[in-house]
Amino acid sequence: MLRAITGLLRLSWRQDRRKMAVALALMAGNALAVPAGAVAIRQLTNAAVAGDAGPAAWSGLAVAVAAIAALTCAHFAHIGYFEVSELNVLSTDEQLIGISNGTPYLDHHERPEHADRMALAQDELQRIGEGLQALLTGGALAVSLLLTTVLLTWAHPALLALPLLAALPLLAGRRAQAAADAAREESSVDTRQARHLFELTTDAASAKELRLLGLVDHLQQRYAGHWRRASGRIWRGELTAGLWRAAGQSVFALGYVAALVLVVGDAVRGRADVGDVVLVIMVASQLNQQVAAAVTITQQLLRSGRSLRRLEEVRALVARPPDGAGVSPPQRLLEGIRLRQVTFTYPGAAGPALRDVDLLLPAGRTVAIVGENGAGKTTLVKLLNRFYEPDHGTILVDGVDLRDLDLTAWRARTTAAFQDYARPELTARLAVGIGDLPRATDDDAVRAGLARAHSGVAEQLPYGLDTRLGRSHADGGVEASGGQWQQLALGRAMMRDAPLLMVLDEPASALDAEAEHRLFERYADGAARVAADSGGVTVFVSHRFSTVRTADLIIVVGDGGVREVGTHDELIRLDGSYASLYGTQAAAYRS
Ligand SMILES: Nc1ncnc2c1ncn2[C@@H]1O[C@H](COP(=O)(O)OP(=O)(O)OP(=O)(O)O)[C@@H](O)[C@H]1O
Repeated sequence: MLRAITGLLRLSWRQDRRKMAVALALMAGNALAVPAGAVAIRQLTNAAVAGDAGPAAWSGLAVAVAAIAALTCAHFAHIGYFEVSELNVLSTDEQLIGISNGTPYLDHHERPEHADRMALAQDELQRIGEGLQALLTGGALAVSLLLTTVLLTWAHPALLALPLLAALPLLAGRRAQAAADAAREESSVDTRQARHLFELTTDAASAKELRLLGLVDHLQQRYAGHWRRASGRIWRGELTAGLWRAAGQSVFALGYVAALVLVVGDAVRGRADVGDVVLVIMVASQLNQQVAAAVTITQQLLRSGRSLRRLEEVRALVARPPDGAGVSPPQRLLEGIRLRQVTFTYPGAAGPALRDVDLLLPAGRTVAIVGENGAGKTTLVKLLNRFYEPDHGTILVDGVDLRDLDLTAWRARTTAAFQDYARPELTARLAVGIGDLPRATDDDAVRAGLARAHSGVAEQLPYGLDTRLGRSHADGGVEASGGQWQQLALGRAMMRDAPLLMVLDEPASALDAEAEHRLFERYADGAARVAADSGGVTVFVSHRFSTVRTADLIIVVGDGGVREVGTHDELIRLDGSYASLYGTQAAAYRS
């Protein structure tokens, strides 16, 4: 709790000190106004009972001032801290983006339990905005509670017990929150599955397949099943939480009744006046409301504190690369990229995805990687891009260990188009241009990138490079087709001049076979020119053998290892798995 308070205060203070100081002062005014109003009402009652018009009028005025202060201070404070709250959301969102992208690795996205934590952090950080309001209202409440305690003790010393009883609903509230949180954590797997099924069944990309395969009812049932299980667990957690809260409030309610009996008894025996009875009725009932508000506010504060902790959890699980030697990548590749005894296991996986891989990707060559689904092709290119580190073995770039290369400099000399390419909803110009950020708005560079990708997409789009892509634009953008998005991704990959490594991981899966073939033929010419300048290696993954056969070197991956390496002609002569896969596909085209 203390960490939540200090964390939030530090965060908010950093955003805007002046607004925070004003909000704190106004909330202090609000905190004083409430008990001051109760004292003024006591005076007013006694003056009215005694028939003293003058003091009664002054007390009445004091009551009015206190009531106005109680209402307006909180209102104006809200205007002050509202903007700070919004800035808090912005700042924590920015921190999460920074954390998520502050690692060169991918396992916080791909490892299910880490992905869960990321999703929880994303969800919960949305609520950080309520934290500051809870903190300031809670602070004002604490001051009010203290003054209320003083007033009650002054009316009758035994009434000191009443605020102490107020601690019980707070303790019960903590137990309640713990029960609700545990239920939410337990249901996170079902919630994740349900969310995925919801996206799948409402996503435009899957709509066609779902209809054709008649999957909608089946998926809906699965969705409902996961949702029922998740909400059942959450409901049971909320029920336990509700019982804890009710128990805490009931104990306090009994104390409240006892306090009234005590002070009314004193008044009957002449030991207290009417004003005291009115004062106790007022402040004790305020205490009741204050305790109820304190319970809610404590929960909000705990939630906000937990959101901040989530940020730290995510920060802790995002892996940092060990400090490398920071060697600059070579200007020009002479030998190429060599994998020596490389073994790699995905975090949490039962066995290695690649085992003892020995390979040379020669400088200036195009290398095709083929193999069945799940053979390890994408894993290989992820290792080349250093999205993961091998468990054993080394990857050498012209003899220098990839781990010793300056990662930013290495990334600046690589480029890639992946099968799950990004779809940035920008203008077509920027969607391509960000492949080389300094030239992102340079139309000549963008058109050259698209030309290298053999793409006429700019001519197909209604406003050419100015076309706004996707649906997130105010004036309604243009939804590009799957193939168009892929061509834009390819154009983006072709923006960088003289890369040392270009990875094309099934970059043409949405193109027809003819278009893919033309793309690679044309690309091969360009690659040869680039290779002459930089000695860059082009690695492409494809299931289309008409494309694969054009590569200078073909690597057949299977069972987590390299099965065959050679040119098309060599591998056909070898008559191994490549020849058999090639033969099957060629026969399918002939038939
Ligand atoms: N993030 C991951 N976590 C755990 N295992 C993974 C992960 N990604 C891939 N794998 C596993 O590693 C193996 C190799 O996967 P990879 O994606 O490299 O195959 P691929 O040859 O590219 O397949 P495809 O042709 O289907 O794209 C598979 O068994 C796959 O299930």
